Amino acid sequence: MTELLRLEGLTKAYPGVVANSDVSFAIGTGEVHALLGENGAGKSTLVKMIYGLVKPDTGRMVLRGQPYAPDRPAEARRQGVAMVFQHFSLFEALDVAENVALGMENPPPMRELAARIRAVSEEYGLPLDPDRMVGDLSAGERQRVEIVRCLLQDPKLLIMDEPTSVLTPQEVEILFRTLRQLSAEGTAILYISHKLEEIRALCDEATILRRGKVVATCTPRERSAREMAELMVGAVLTPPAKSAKPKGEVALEVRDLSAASPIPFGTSLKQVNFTLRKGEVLGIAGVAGNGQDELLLALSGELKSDPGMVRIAGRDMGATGPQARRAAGLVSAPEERLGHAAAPDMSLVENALLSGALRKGLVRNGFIDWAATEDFAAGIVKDFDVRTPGTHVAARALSGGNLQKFVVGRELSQSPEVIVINQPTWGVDAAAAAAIRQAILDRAEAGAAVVVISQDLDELLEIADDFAALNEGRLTPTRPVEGLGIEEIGLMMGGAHDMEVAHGH
Ligand SMILES: Nc1ncnc2c1ncn2[C@@H]1O[C@H](COP(=O)(O)OP(=O)(O)OP(=O)(O)O)[C@@H](O)[C@H]1O
Repeated sequence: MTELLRLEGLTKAYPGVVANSDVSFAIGTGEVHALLGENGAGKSTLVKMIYGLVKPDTGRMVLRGQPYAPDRPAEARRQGVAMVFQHFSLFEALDVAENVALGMENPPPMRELAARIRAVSEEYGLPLDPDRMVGDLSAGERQRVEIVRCLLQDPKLLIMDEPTSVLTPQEVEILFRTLRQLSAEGTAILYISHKLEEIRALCDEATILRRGKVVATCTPRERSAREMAELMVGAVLTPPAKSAKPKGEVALEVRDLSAASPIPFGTSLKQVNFTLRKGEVLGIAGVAGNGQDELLLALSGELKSDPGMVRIAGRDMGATGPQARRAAGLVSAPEERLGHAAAPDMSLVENALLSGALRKGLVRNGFIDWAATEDFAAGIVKDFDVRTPGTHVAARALSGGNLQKFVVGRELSQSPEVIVINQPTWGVDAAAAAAIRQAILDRAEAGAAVVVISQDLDELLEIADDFAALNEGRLTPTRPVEGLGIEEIGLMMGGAHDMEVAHGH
């Protein structure tokens, strides 16, 4: 394989942390190369240097035999390097073609662009209609908009940052076929993911980072997921253990919960029913955008419902707001960590105060007890292994996975009676994900009732006692996880989005 890109001794330091230290490796033409590492290992920083968003302190890059030092993404794109981000930068009120045009330097006339989008989406098996509003698209379809935008520039290297975290299993299949096709045509792919089984299925080579340094390289097909996880963390992992304790009295009762979505292009909840006992974990699956965010808001009290719809420990809390529900023992962690779960510009201490004030008694007689708040924040950082230079850094300076550990840890550390959590291990590495799942199970063991909303089916099957699926705002009846087959799960989730597979016709 001829070499496409070579990195030589790339180093990038931030105050208090060396994000990349002397990183060297090469990517061949058409190679699918995985970049692996724990949260905060430096993966995002590295790809940002390749994409011209971050300038290395030292080191150099060579692209097709020539020195390569992009000073901005437009320059990287000009030289054939494209990137699909974890968070999409799309405008919901514009259609697909208009969104694609916005990302192009010299967009052709709309009619021609629409035709090119159709051609590329057909050629690469990515079903996408250029005339549809982005606001009406599923997460998977939005991702296709970004990918098609990249493909229109005919990239030689395509960087993908955790592309499958928003996808259904069927959408992952579609994406992988596209990536394999691109690779066969000579486009190299640099692929960041925490999902090791996917990496084994897709990638030719892997480079593993730990605390900013390359610690290993391997051929993923020749390694087990467990071996790769252990290379990442440098330790042996233990899977979470579920207890078989009998469940207690009813802790959360949801009756005919209906509520209009407060989110533009959101999904309203329609007559959701379930009952949850102390110590029980209910796993809620579903394709993204089927009411998951709304359910979390309606349970946390941020989205008001009617009296009688939500009972916590037998008390009707249906019409109460978040503070009253928190006082009654319900804590929640939404999916979106920056902005919703955490205020980006505030420090970890301040963010700890925002959610912990009430249940941890951090405000007394109208005064904030800063010493106690600091202890609370420091305790979360320690117990949940949050990698950060300190508790006074702003939330936005943490890597995605470390902020996730902080947000989840903050909620679980408030002696909750009821926990509602959306995508608890989103963007979190294998070791930390196992630790978070274990922490959830420990709280259940201590008597908390837990609602886990997740798109990760393996996660739900691992920790939940009962299972239900959201489908256009409706919840299926709950079923015990034990004895539940994958086909049944598919049927429960089914019908939400018509996943047409465009390949092979
Ligand atoms: N703009 C920044 N300012 C300060 N520190 C930063 C900045 N960007 C990254 N860091 C730090 O650099 C280190 C590497 O972060 P990076 O985001 O590259 O990790 P990552 O491997 O992508 O993690 P994750 O899997 O959690 O997304 C972390 O310790 C992070 O806190």
